[in-house]
Amino acid sequence: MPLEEELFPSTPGKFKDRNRHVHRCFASTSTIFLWALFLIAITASYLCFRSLVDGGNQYFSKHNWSKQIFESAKIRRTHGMSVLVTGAAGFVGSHVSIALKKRGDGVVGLDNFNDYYDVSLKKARKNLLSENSVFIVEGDINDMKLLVRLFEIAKFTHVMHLAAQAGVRYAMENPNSYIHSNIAGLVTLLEVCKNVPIQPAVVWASSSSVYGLNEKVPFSESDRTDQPASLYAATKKAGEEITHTYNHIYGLSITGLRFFTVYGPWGRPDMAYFSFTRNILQGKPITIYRAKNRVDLARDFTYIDDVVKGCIGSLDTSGKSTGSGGKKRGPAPYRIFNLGNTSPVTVPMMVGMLEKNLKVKAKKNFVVMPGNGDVPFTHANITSARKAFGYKPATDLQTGLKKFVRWYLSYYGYNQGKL
Ligand SMILES: O=C(O)[C@H]1O[C@H](OP(=O)(O)OP(=O)(O)OC[C@H]2O[C@@H](n3ccc(=O)[nH]c3=O)[C@H](O)[C@@H]2O)[C@H](O)[C@@H](O)[C@@H]1O
Repeated sequence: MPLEEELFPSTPGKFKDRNRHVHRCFASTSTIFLWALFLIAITASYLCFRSLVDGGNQYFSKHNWSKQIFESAKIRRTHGMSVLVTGAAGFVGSHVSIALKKRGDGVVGLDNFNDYYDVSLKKARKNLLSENSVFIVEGDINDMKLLVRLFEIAKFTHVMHLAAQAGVRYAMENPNSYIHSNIAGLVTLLEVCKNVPIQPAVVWASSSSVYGLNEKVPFSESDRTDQPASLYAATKKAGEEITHTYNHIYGLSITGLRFFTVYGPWGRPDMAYFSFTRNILQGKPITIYRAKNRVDLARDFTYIDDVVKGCIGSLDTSGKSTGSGGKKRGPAPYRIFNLGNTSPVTVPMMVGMLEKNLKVKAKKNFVVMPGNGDVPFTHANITSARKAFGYKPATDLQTGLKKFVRWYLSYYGYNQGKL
């Protein structure tokens, strides 16, 4: 075949075929190229869109988070206060937060929602707070950055510090959790409080357990507190000393409250009155500790509403911190108060009251009190708190437990026949 015929075939078909082949070849390369371009463009715009959306969400959620804190901290009454409540999803913290909010104070909660006891109860308290327009930040008192941010958003006038590792006997199981919350966390919080330009007044939860092996009754604030019987008590006592140094060096106004076995609705499931109720209703036995000589243990059980009044009275009379930005400008108040009921009741008597309210007999096992940090009795002298802010407990154990049982049955659905 002549060359030109080979190059330029006479028949259109041949030529056409070859042309089509070349064309098809060209077409498929350009199509692949176009498709690749298209895919790259799609991927790039998707990634761009995602980053915009994510960035936007972060911006909006951060913005919204700050806004919620700002709103929750707003004071809505004359001469009101703006309070950071740590441990706000806890028993005392949730009650105090609601009471402050109801009278028009600004309240922001902080809680790490740890699993020391049923987290769903803490979440339920959080919902209750949310219904009362109190916003809770989920975070730890050891998180200094977070605390600094909270103080930037809201100019807290007071800190009600209730976040802690509670429980006397659990300290033998998990000692470090007490150091983490009750010592390290406390110091982190105080560091932030002393550094801010306008220092807040700090009211915080100590414990009747600091009286330890003290035998002088009733317990007065001036009694010895250098014989703790548990690591829990030792960390609370350490807290009293630590807060004293912050008062002395930096001019922080400090009030420590020694709570005496606080009980009531929305209480702590790890405490005896609560776990006994659960066991009695489930037909399970309860263990009642006794001293060696068969002497019953006794507690100055204090109802939650009385303790809330004590907390608020303390906040109202706390006096101002004097320092600013870490520098002391003058002396500031340092106070410690017992918040008890002044009428101790033995544990078997407390169980009897539960049986009456639950209309179920408990299966009781009496055992000699193991050496687990317990003290035989507590009894508060409340003269100081009465003088300082008119503290006057008004609920006896019988009445208080009745209210607790009513709450328990309703919360756990016993009223609807659910077990
Ligand atoms: O007053 C306080 O400062 C302390 O009060 C309570 O500590 P506690 O008085 O030991 O309260 P529960 O754990 O409810 O015990 C009450 C009584 O019941 C007794 N108990 C406890 C548990 C048990 O299974 N059996 C029993 O007989 C205890 O020995 C004690 O005498 C809280 O748990 C602490 O966080 C708080 O700091």
